[in-house]
Amino acid sequence: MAEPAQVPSLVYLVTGGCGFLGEHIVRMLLEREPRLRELRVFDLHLSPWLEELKTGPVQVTAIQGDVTQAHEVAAAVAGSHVVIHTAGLVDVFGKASPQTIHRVNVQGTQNVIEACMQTGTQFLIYTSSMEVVGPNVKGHPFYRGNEDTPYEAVHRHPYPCSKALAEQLVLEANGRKVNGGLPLVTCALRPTGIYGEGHQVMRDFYNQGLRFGGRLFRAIPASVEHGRVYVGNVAWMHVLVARELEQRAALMGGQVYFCYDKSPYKSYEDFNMEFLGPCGLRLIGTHPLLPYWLLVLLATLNALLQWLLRPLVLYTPLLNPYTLAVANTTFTVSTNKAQRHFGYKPLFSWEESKARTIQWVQALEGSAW
Ligand SMILES: NC(=O)c1ccc[n+]([C@@H]2O[C@H](COP(=O)([O-])OP(=O)(O)OC[C@H]3O[C@@H](n4cnc5c(N)ncnc54)[C@H](O)[C@@H]3O)[C@@H](O)[C@H]2O)c1
Ligand SMILES: CC(C)[C@@H](O)CC[C@@H](C)[C@H]1CC[C@H]2[C@@H]3[C@H](O)C=C4C[C@@H](O)CC[C@]4(C)[C@H]3CC[C@]12C
Repeated sequence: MAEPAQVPSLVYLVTGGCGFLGEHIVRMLLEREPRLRELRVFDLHLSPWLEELKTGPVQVTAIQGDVTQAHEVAAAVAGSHVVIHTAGLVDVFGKASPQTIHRVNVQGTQNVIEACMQTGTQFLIYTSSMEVVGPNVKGHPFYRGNEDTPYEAVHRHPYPCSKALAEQLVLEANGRKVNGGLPLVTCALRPTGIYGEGHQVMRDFYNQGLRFGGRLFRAIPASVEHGRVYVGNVAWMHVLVARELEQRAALMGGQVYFCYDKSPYKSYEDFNMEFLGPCGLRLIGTHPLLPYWLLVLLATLNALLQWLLRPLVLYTPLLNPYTLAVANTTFTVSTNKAQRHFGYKPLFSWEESKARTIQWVQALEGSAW
């Protein structure tokens, strides 16, 4: 990658750039990467807001494409200095088949790696996930762990399996020669549960609460801690890694980094109420209203219904055996590896992250505000 030049000279590619996280990465790059000459936004579904970004000094190139199509990926990668690969199927609700999840998340990632090798792009940042680690199928808690904490990562669900395989492909590709003979430098970022403006699951919870007269019903004990991270800080970490990866290739190449900030450790439901409460919703119950065995039964019935209805309609409720197990297992990280390796500090405080998310919920259609 060219030396930091006075004149903007770099070309970045963001796959999945129209998604929840991708949009924040795209906007953060335009705001905070002065070396950018061109920003390519590659996505299966291009968003209308891209048009408003084309009026700035950086050339924003919207590319409608599919990461499962190697030739489309290669065309988008060719000539780029950095690829941020965040495209993926984030599906734990049974919307896509296991085969499709694998094709997009694993084969799609392989296509990105091969495109970098073929076209000579040296720097690849992959958006991985906490789920590469856990929670595992045995429900073992991961309490304030870090990148080196021993943990038995055992997965059966297609989504975490696909993220683990894709991350492994990316890390193993580090150091391979790209076209032109220089080494490929890769690293993987592992966000925990991301929240913030544009988070679809948060929107689903809000709408569910509105349907029940402003009430949500506690299903998970408050003692089950979940690590969450604000989308703006995840985007910032991607921008920083992309900036530092060349200078610190020996240290950062082939590494994984959890994405973290000062968001408090709370149960998934209590954490959501930090935003939904100020927007008029109430979480009913200081303890789960139903016994766990009944929740397991309901989740299993949901899975059975999904299977039975699939020929007719896609039934994808929030509660299924996998989401219940994940929600009910403590998973929190406590690390400073990103700060030690490339000087990361959260760009947004907890207070700012909370205020921005509340403002977004309040602006949602049908908001109680
Ligand atoms: N949301 C979270 O809590 C979270 C946490 C950890 C990691 N992640 C990871 O972050 C990344 C982005 O997640 P998100 O929450 O923004 O999801 P998202 O669904 O909002 O964004 C994914 C984007 O990828 C695009 N995409 C999907 N299939 C594609 C294909 N075949 N070709 C090209 N583009 C395709 C989608 O159109 C979408 O714009 C994913 O890799 C996900 O695994 C998300
Ligand atoms: C219906 C109740 C049991 C309710 O509490 C279920 C919540 C459930 C939908 C979420 C609980 C934990 C979430 C996951 C977690 O935040 C991390 C994830 C990793 C990321 O890569 C993708 C999203 C997710 C799997 C996230 C999905 C929603 C939950 C399962």
